[in-house]
Amino acid sequence: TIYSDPSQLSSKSYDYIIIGAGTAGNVIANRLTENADSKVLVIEAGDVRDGNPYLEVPLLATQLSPNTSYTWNYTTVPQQGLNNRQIPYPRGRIVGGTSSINWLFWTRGSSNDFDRYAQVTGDPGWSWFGLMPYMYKNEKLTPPADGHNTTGQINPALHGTSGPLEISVYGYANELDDKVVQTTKELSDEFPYNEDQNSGNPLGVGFLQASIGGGQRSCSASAYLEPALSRSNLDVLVQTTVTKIYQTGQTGSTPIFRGVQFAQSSSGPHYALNATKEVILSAGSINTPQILMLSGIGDANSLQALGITPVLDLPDVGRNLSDHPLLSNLFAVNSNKTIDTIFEDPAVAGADFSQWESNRTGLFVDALSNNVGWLRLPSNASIFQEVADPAAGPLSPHYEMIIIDGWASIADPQPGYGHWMSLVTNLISPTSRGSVTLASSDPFDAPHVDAALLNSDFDIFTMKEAIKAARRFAQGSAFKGFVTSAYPPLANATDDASLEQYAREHTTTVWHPTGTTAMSACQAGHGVVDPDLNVKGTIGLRVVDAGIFPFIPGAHPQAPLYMVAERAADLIKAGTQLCSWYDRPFWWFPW
Ligand SMILES: Cc1cc2nc3c(=O)[nH]c(=O)nc-3n(C[C@H](O)[C@H](O)[C@H](O)COP(=O)(O)OP(=O)(O)OC[C@H]3O[C@@H](n4cnc5c(N)ncnc54)[C@H](O)[C@@H]3O)c2cc1C
Repeated sequence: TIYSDPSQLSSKSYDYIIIGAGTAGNVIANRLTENADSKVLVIEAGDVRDGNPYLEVPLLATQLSPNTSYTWNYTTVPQQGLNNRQIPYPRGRIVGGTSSINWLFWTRGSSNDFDRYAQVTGDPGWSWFGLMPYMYKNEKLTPPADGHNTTGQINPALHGTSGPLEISVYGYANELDDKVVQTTKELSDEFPYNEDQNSGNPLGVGFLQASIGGGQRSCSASAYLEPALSRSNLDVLVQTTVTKIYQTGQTGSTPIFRGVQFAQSSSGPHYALNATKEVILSAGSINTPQILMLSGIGDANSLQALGITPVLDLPDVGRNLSDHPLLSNLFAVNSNKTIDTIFEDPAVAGADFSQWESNRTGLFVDALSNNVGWLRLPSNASIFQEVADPAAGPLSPHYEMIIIDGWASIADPQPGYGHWMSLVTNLISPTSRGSVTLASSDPFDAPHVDAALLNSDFDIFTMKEAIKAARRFAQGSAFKGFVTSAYPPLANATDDASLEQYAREHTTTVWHPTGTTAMSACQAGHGVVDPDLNVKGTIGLRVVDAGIFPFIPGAHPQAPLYMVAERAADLIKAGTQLCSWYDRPFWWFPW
């Protein structure tokens, strides 16, 4: 049942309280309520999905943020690496969380990414092999909206067919598809074709998979939460903000945190409920550390300075934020078929939208792009003389190139004329680390977000190399006569200094903050959660959201997060406490 008034909740006693009906939170809510004996409450600051078609139409995803009623409208602190520009930093604030407003890219990352998680946590369950059952459990591979033959564009054997989350390849062919494939043949050393980038080896150029089924968005609301709402053991409280977690007891010297405080406004009544089993924080990589710090869990000195009484000194809360900087490289093209048509001509947009409404076909059925490349610097790149390779391994990319049949830029508005191709380069293995910190002790104040975009030598070096690679790609013979010129800021970036200036002036982000509540090994002196995702040094409190990745996945993070959440649900159901073994005295006995 959905409630929007805390005083109306059907029960005062829940086994589990989940904070945030977002991407990960809804997976946990669905899986825990499969057991009819588990009573679950989900508390969500945003509202239910209101039927606005923008929430369903894949191509319109870019219109859902920033600065809409569906998002937390944050802005970064001035970004040193971007000439001190401040960048909009939206997160989903709606049932489904960021999965309800994101751009639908479905990319798992490389097996090396996950094997590194297993290595740093000491838990083989986080390896590629360990998570494989959950990849299948989560996915439902569906035919594309136009029903075309997908042979050679995706390998069905690598995908689930009966999970909740629908995925597919493009459902509307565009003029770039053939040119891209031709370029992978012509420039195969640098841009080899990859039939399925979700095999564990994403490297090369291939057809994008997206969280789309039947021509519309599939998200954690449609796939996981809404289908479970008929269960009598699931309550969802919307329009309600969790303001803090509080201690409800202790076992030995370990505090138990099963209390949750919440309110609908800073001046309105505050409510409190205790979970009988666990509280699960799934408020996302910005708000989960915010809630922990508001609760006195974080760096004790910083909390004290804000007048918050420290309850548990856990300095890494909010630190280690990793994100993927994004740069749109724009080229004028000789075409009248790009998606620019719909943004320039309302009549065309109207006709395409009607087609989508009537039978879920046409231009509106796809995410922005049909083709994506995941690429590495050459192993003899000069930067490796100064910096160890930050990628998780030889299968993990350093940068991504998203190929778009039209103008797609966050930094530069569409000029209102012409037809364009965007080669969007994203830095995938950044070494910069940012943070989330509290602005004040008021839970309704936005936290400070430092995304640390292009803040290191490696990051700027790699972004410059990615731009050069995009230029080489656009010079493939398939684009002769099609690409007419580069947009001036790119065209004018001719030497190293002007390339750097161009990157710093035009880079923004693809909004993949991770790592702010990082997972680490049981006995590690750093990190925020243990390999079972319990907040270190507590009982009754876990985190399941994008904050737990100790290193940013070499991918758009939703697919990795769904796998993590599916496994986390099993850990919670089983009550697994791997680290408690370390606390047993005999573990240390030198036998
Ligand atoms: C514009 C944009 C486009 C993106 N595109 C892609 C993409 O194409 N592919 C991809 O893989 N990734 C994409 N991402 C990233 C990806 O969607 C996120 O990493 C992922 O969805 C995060 O999931 P989460 O569970 O950590 O948090 P969320 O899904 O954000 O869930 C957190 C939930 O908690 C709620 N909440 C927060 N604070 C409180 C509180 N105090 N009380 C109650 N509720 C609270 C929020 O309202 C939200 O519903 C995109 C992100 C953005 C912003």
